[in-house]
Amino acid sequence: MTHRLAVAVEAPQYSGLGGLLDYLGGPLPPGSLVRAPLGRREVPGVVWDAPPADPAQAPLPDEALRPVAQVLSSLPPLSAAWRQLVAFTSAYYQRGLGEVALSVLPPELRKLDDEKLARRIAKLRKSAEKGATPDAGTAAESAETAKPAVPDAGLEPTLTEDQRAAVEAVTAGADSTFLLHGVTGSGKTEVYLQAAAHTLAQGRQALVLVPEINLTPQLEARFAERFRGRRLVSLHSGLTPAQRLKNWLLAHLGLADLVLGTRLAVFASLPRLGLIVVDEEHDPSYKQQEGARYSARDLAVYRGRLERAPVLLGSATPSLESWQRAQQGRYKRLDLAQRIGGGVLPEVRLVDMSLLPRTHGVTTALSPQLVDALRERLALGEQSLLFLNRRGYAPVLHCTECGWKSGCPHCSAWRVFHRSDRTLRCHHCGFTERVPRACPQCGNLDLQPLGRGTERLEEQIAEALPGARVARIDADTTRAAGALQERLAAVHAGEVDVLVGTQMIAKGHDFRRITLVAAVNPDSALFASDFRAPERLFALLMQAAGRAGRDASQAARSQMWLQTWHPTHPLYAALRRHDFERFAASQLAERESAGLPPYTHLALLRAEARTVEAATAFLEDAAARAGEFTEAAEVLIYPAVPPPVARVADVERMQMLLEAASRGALQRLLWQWMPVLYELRAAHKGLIRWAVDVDPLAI
Ligand SMILES: Nc1ncnc2c1ncn2[C@@H]1O[C@H](COP(=O)(O)OP(=O)(O)OP(=O)(O)O)[C@@H](O)[C@H]1O
Ligand SMILES: [Zn+2]
Repeated sequence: MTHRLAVAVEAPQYSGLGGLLDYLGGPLPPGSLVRAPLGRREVPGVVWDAPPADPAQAPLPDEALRPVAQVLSSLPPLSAAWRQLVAFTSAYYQRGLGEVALSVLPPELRKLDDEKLARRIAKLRKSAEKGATPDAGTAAESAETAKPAVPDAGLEPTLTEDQRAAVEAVTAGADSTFLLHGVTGSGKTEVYLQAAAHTLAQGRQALVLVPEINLTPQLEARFAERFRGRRLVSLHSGLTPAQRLKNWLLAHLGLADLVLGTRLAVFASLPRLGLIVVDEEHDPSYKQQEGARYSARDLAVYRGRLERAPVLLGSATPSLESWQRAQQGRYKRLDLAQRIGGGVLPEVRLVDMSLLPRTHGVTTALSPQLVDALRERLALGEQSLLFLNRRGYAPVLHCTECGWKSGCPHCSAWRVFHRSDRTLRCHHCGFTERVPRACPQCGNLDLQPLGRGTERLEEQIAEALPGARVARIDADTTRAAGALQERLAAVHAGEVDVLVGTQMIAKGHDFRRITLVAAVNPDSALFASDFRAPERLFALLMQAAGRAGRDASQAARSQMWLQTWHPTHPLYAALRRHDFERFAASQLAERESAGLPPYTHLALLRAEARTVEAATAFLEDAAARAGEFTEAAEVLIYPAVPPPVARVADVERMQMLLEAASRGALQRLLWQWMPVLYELRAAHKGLIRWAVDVDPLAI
């Protein structure tokens, strides 16, 4: 009973890899789940590999150690590969080992005692034996009735030459990373399906990551249909805790063949992992924005190498990071240059908004040309999609008399006017009030909306096209459970003529009847300060364009409209030619000359405090202390600056950028810096929060 166990416990404070604490307990294999006393509390922990003895530090005598409180012995230990993935994440993203380990396990695990867990596991194994497809609380349910006797019975289309080459490359290359660059509608998903079929046929498990599971019920349905009789589970934050535990267990026990999930699923425990697919690999939602700020795409690549499983990154507009790696030969590039059925990509049309007559100073209106085009589609019985990345009625309400604007008292942002419930809502802190009757400043009764959001666009379309069936899809109309699926189904069924929405509708959906897509006001992102803004805008517009003409018979007539004040902008020129390669080349050249990723490596130190001064003081002290390390010579530390929205919910935010030509130098500096930051934090009482963000998405 006096074995020493190194346990990664969930400790809130920084512990690094040294976050392992010693306990006493029976001999337990690494990867076992336990509960251990920490101070006066009992916390969950994972038994870890014993670290090498530190000659500088005498080990604590056994008498000083406490025994673990509980062992969840019915759970098979988490594998060495899983532990290494967690250890890498902890080290690379500078978070505590135990914190990372416990945050990626289903929360429900910590509530169960061993007895209850044993019962759950026995039940899952038993129903698996009987061959029942477990109800995963997902589209997989539709596959439940199928008997497992005929595995993989979904109908497979004959692959195109390019698709076949891609599937062959992936199934032949044991532990390579592939970048599948396929234009929209070129059949990337079919490549995923057949690569996964190959993996399953070998008795291994496939992991498929998608950026937003709620937006991709179609993908889930396609997998469920193709793999009838196989066990498909999903893992994402929309599951109930019980479902998440169950699905996680099915994967961990090796009972699930396919795991489909969002970024957190990259940590799924998969004893027979044989393939990782990352769909829309460029999507920003693969980056976690709190806690350990990991990139699930980057971890997928790491994990693939670690477990000798091929990794398939797919996109019509790959991230410049992945694109550069493919050019360097570190990833193998696979191309699907044609749309299925040989359909062409939509013709891109630019409407020069500066040529429109200005009425009442209104600028972001719908151009008459676009309204005519919509009317035409309506007459033909075809669908159109209008896309505007702004929900609500108008981004600001203002007073025509004194110029008052609907600012948020708690944030450096405007409050958005929502007309349906007549509220002013802050999209940053949530602060909501009824629209005032009169201007709070001068009493004027004439308050006017400025600019437009999807709500107003919907209204305007309905006025311009009487009789048209208009549907809106954005975060506001899809809050209720099932609302999104319902609306999407209506679009697919042809019950909608014009679909209005935010980027939620621009991505991924395999719409078959849309022949016109319009970006109403894409310019706002053109001149955003973030260096990734053009890359993101290009990807979004390509994605949106890809929703049109997906049925080859209609492809030739399909169009993508852009209303812009900058019709000669090179980004739009590249978009007109659907020329990702040239766009990527010019962006990479710019990044190289500006010393930006992927040519340099970045980290951000963020600080939050009640006052700008307090946040800045912490960052400045931190910068001064970083100068103590030799690596500092290789790392450029910029002055502290506020992020675009500096104040949120009465908290001031400041950030400081670190830049290095060498990833290693940046990592070594961060490693030495972290303990100093913890120390400094204690000295800066005014500080509310701080965090390090490695490879930040936006700066
Ligand atoms: N080889 C094939 N033969 C016939 N139909 C196919 C083939 N491959 C794919 N399809 C069909 O073509 C359509 C487009 O394919 P898919 O959705 O896989 O494209 P994608 O590249 O993933 O699209 P996007 O990136 O735009 O979401 C789908 O309806 C799919 O069923
Ligand atoms: Zn606010």
